[in-house]
Amino acid sequence: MTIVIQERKDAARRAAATAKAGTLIEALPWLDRFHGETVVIKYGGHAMTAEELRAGFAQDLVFLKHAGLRPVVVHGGGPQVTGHLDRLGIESEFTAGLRVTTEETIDVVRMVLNGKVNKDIVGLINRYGPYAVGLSGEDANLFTAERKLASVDGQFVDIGLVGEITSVDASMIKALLDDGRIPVVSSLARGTDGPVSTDGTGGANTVYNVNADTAAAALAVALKAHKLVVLTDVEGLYRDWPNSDEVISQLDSGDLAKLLPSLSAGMIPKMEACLTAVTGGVPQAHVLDGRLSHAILLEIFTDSGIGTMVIGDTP
Ligand SMILES: Nc1ncnc2c1ncn2[C@@H]1O[C@H](COP(=O)(O)OP(=O)(O)O)[C@@H](O)[C@H]1O
Ligand SMILES: CC(=O)N[C@@H](CCC(=O)OP(=O)(O)O)C(=O)O
Repeated sequence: MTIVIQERKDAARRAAATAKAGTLIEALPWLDRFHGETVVIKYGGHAMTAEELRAGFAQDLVFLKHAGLRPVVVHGGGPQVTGHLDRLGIESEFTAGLRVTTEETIDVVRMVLNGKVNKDIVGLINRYGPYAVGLSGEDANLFTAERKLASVDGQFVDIGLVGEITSVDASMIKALLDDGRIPVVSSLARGTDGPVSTDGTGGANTVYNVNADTAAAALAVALKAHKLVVLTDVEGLYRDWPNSDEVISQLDSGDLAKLLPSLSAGMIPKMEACLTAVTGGVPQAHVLDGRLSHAILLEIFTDSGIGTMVIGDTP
């Protein structure tokens, strides 16, 4: 037999150990509450930068899976697409927070999101267990879209191959979840329009670039998820951005609908996504700071939560 001897713990170390147990106990009602529930997590390009945070994100997802939740990732990668376009000497242009997408741009968007960002996230999660399966929103007709026009000062503006999701076939995602996998989905969609070859043997439909916040909301509604969690690079929705850093911690869909016209840039699709989710039956939508280590666990398993939470209309 081997006898293992440990030094006697001092009071501070005993207190730290008790605090750790306290954190686990605080999670207990939430573990019970969310067991079996689907959570759709939007992982934004700006939240993907620091390696340590990326590892924390992957650990959080595997933790959720082991805790009995059904996590699904929908990822962006806008900054990564912009970086690649820059290297190719192609300028990026955004209208109302959406990338103006030409025939040339869509190829780069597909290459970067499906080929690089998706596989990087899959690899990251699978360091902690063989769970992540990467998909394009084009696969198995997950997202079908039509051309979206951007609204600028009450006018509709053509922004190219940007898609508005018209239907979601989530059967493959459900099958993967039932099999204990973590689906990782890019925000591309197949159109029902586009060229079909004259001999009837082939021809692909148009592929659309969909904002990843929008795609995540559509999937959360289709899966009847319990939560949509949007990870980004700010603490939440600032009341008076960029003049103040006062974060709105909770608002209902009515308040949000009134606020939407005053929002700018990247926050527009994010808050529209939260509104789509809660009006579509998802009980809670959150915008969280992906720069905060283990932000997902802190939101789901602690009493106070973090970031901005949007709920359905309150009387
Ligand atoms: N009211 C607001 N509150 C917080 N951020 C805002 C607000 N309005 C605009 N923003 C901007 O939106 C950005 C987040 O959107 P985006 O850059 O598209 O992020 P992501 O890549 O995570 O999708 C923030 O970094 C901030 O610059
Ligand atoms: C139409 C549109 O704007 N599509 C986005 C898709 C990626 C995305 O949404 O990435 P983030 O979540 O990191 O911003 C784009 O091309 O940048």
